[in-house]
Amino acid sequence: MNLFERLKVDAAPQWQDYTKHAFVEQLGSGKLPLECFKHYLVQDYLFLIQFARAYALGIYKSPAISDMRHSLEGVKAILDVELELHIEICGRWGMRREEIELASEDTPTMAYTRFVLDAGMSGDLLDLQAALAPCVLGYAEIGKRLQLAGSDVPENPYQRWIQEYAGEGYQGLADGFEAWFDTTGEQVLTTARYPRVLSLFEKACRLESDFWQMGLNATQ
Ligand SMILES: Cc1ncc(C[n+]2csc(CCO)c2C)c(N)n1
Repeated sequence: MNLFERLKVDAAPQWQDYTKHAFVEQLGSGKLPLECFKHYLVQDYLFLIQFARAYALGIYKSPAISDMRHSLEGVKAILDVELELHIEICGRWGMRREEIELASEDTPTMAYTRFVLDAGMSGDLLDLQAALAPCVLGYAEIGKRLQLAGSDVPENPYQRWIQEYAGEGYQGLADGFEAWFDTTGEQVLTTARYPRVLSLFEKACRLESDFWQMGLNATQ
């Protein structure tokens, strides 16, 4: 079992709540109300801006050049791919870039992003990776699962989103992160330290669930 697999077993309830959240299930069946998705997407755009900073902090916290390159890949994936995907999807529903950038962060967006940045600032690279792992690896798992289940959902309006995370490009990035996380663990993880790493991972899963819930709450 690698470090990610071990954390998933030890944080099983939080992992399940996050990856099988009602928002995710409705996204997969195509039944998610559009206003929920739109709200999520705008907040996710703001979230990603902070996440690019967290990956940039990963460069700063990297002990080796190879670690720096992994963090750099994360920064690039966000700035060149993910943010543009959001603009493209928002554009289909008539929302413009300026409008999205002017939106203000909801509390769950602030809570999650500042938690990750703080984990990285107050800790080392492994702490930062533990706080980032649910985000990077959870979306890969969700994308793959929804894609497989989606063959029986014709014309899902959220297919573009699912396809992005199920696609080879993103799956490859996630595999790279998982291996990198494991390597850092081999270098610095001790038995005494494990509970703190697990706690960071669990908290990030909870904050991911809160993020989905913020999307669902947009109908009320
Ligand atoms: C709330 C939330 N959690 C996770 C992701 C997924 N994600 C975050 S950064 C990144 C790119 C490089 O790792 C990806 C795929 C998201 N978009 N929004």
